[in-house]
Amino acid sequence: MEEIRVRTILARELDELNDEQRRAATHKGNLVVLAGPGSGKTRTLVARVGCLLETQVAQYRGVAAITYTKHAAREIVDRIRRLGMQPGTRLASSTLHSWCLGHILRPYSQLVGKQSPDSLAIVDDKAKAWMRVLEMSFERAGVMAIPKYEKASFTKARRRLTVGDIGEVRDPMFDAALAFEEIMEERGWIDYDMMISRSLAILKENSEIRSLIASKFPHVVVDEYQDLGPVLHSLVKTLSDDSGVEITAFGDPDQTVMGFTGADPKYLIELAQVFPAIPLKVNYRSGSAIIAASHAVLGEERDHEARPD
Ligand SMILES: Nc1ncnc2c1ncn2[C@@H]1O[C@H](COP(=O)(O)OP(=O)(O)OP(=O)(O)O)[C@@H](O)[C@H]1O
Repeated sequence: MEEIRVRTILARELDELNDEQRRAATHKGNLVVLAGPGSGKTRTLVARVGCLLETQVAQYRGVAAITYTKHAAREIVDRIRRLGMQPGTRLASSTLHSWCLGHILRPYSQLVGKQSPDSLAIVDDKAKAWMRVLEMSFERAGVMAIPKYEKASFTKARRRLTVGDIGEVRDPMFDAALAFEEIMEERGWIDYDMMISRSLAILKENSEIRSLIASKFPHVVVDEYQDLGPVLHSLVKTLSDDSGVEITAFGDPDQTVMGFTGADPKYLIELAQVFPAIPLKVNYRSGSAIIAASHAVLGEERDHEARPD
């Protein structure tokens, strides 16, 4: 393997990784890391972010690490510090909403003639006001269903509409989604899904903004890719195909927990077909009996290996 020069603590960490983890951490360019539970995914992701910052991304440019939860975002920063690194603003570790808000919507909304999110009210989908808008949009679109029971199917349809995945028969939920956005706009409100869909629209429509984002963050690392759904996938493809941003996606196609809102392992699998993919096979949490049982549940063999006892 080509020798890479990194600071001592990171070099020691790389030495302790197994061969696949080390290959994933030091790989140059786009990459998919297929990592099951207990495979040292977070450890490998942090080592990769460290190597990117030290060896692949230029000094005044950064890495965006997009995670599923705020807790995971903080964990990455903590672990990077434990590797002796102080990346400051060169590492933007955050959830997808917060990355979109901080790096796309706040700096660029006004530039494209949209209201800045600071002047809009953020309405959480758990708020009564949000549910009221959903009820009004069902009425406006003539959807014959009880809104509070249809939140997941509404969200799924809304995300499909955002990426233009509308299929052959027009789903009435798409009309509800359009009505929903209209009402939110009339009231000067924004919710979390709108933060991402608006960011995607800004990136798709503005090559200069795309280039600016690409020069700040020439590498984007996404954790739990299988759970982040079609809009994230479209955002990643826009940055990668149209602006040359390099992508690392970590995920496990067997682990989608958010399918009811549009998450689908097919996006990760699609990426693994176009980018080099490295599976992390060793499971450090389970012995061979548990691995055999999980294969039985999945109904097919995977190449997971038990930890060396
Ligand atoms: N190369 C390795 N050698 C020994 N132990 C390891 C190695 N890689 C990871 N581990 C151990 O495996 C456990 C899981 O690691 P980590 O938290 O990074 O993984 P994870 O795959 O993100 O976990 P999960 O998804 O199950 O929460 C930790 O206890 C970690 O120390």
